[in-house]
Amino acid sequence: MHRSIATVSLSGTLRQKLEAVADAGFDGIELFEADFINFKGTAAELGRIAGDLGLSIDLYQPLRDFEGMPEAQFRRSLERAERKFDLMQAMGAPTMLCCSNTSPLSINDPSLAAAQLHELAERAARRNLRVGFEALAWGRHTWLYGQAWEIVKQANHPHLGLILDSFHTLSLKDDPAGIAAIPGDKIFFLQMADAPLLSMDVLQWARHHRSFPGQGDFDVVGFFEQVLRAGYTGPLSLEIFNDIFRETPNRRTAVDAMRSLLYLESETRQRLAKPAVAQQVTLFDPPPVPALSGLSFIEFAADEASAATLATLVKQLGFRRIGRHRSKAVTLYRQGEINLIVNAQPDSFARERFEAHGTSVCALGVRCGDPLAAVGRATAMRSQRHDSPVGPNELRVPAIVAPGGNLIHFVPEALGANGLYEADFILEDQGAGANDAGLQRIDHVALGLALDQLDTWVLFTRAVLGLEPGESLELADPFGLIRSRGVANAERSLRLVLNVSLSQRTRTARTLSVTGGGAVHHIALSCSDIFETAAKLRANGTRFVPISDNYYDDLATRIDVEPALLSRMRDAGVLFDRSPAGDYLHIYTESFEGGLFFEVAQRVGDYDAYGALNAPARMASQAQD
Ligand SMILES: O=C(O)c1ccc(O)c(O)c1
Ligand SMILES: [Mg+2]
Repeated sequence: MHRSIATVSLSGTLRQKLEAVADAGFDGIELFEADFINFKGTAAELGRIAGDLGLSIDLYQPLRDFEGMPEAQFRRSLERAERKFDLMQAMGAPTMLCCSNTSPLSINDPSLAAAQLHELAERAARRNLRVGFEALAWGRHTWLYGQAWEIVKQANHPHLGLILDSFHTLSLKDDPAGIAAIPGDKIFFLQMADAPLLSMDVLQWARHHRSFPGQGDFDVVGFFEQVLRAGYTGPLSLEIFNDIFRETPNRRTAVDAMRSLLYLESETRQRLAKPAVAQQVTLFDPPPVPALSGLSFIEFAADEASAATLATLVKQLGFRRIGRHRSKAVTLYRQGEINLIVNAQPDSFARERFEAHGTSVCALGVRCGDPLAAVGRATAMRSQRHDSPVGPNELRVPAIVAPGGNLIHFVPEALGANGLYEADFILEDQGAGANDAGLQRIDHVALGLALDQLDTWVLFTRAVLGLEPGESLELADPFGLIRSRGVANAERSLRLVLNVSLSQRTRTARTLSVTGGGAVHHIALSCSDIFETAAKLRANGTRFVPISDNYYDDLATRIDVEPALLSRMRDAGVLFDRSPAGDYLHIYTESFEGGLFFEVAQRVGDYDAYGALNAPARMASQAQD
């Protein structure tokens, strides 16, 4: 497909935007008029700059408040359109977007709208240009694609067609199924946008909260499917009005944008394969999402001093040192199936991360049936592969760079529990240590993200790792709000929690300002009896965040917990959540350097969330310390 993006979707000057989207592999742009009006240069110069970058200018937009106007306004608008046609010819843009009228002067008469659009198309035809008519969700008399299509049909001019924008259709919950019946060659342009489900004024929603396909809640795949069923073969473009993207570095936005189109194409391709549709366009076909089965290891970046602090901490958490690396200052700790690696090797990737972010998680190891296929999927979806230097007799497990710069290693399932570690480490006694507290697996890893990293992570985890996002929740810290969203694979063996602070003053925000964002904020480890495990951890010297008595009084009023269980939880400081599927019991350790802390969790039944509603109890307690 010819992949395009509206200039309004990115930050920067027009030239910077063009360079970023060209480098991300786009074929063309939609030129948003304001970007041109403020551009220092002529239309012809802009056309040359775009051409030199390998970009076509696919659309000039928008012409507003045009159709269905009283004669005097209509004549003036035609003149305005002629001046814009001059520009389009000079820059080489073939199509103009005319969006449905929002003016109180406009007349509710589809025949008048059709006649005036016919005249506009006739003017465009004289210059061999085309006009596309788009229904804005807040248009005064035309707000549905079906209404716009009736007008285009009635106007009946070869240089007038329809422009579709998924936002307008999906935000109004209009059914896109009717699109398939529109002749594909009468659809002149396709704009795709996703968005989170919000209940707010549709214009505000459209102008501030759109996101790339795969970042929001709309069925963008179902929409694109209908457009392809219509036989559309034109550009696939992104038109994203988003306040955060307006300030996010545009190189990152451009890569996210490209990833979102590749994801949209590949998902839609699969949808079309079911009742097979003769494909008139080539849709991106990456390797399938990898089958992932949980986290094998978490690697910390440290120096000598913080490696010693970490050693004490993880021993208190019941871990035993079971190996030293064959050639590097790297130590392996284990408990149950959990491997923690502390990497204090100078001149290494880990040391670079330590220098930049302090003691922090620098890599995750994900178990995977076919690591090379997983890396193939990731690079197809525009993630970078990372190859670290390997010493003699060491294994190289393929890795990719996650947003923010940490690594994700794909650990071959076939290596079993010890294969990877036997190759790289001199293993010592592997039995459970005397301080073993019954921690079994890595339940989830929670990341603290800067506000502009959340959408990037949602798309990365979906498109690259095949994870599904859960509910988006807002949680109160004493100093501001946190937005939290879990992402997990279908089997729920791999879970991440994405947290962003909506305020500058929360604990998460302060951690971010130390670590630069995108850092692991806590690590949740699972056990089968939280009371036994917590008692053991306390005996080992682990300190937990204390929970107010008021929490338990309230809990008893909210949930019908057995009194004996309630009093055990109160005594142990264990938090509780119940869903119809099961229960979640959890407790948080005090944090150490850089703000990182651990959570101990016990899932009962098929509980599928993260106890997020208890996070305010933790955050308030941490604040009162
Ligand atoms: O918000 C707007 O004005 C606007 C303009 C052009 C579009 O294509 C659109 O979807 C919205
Ligand atoms: Mg649009």
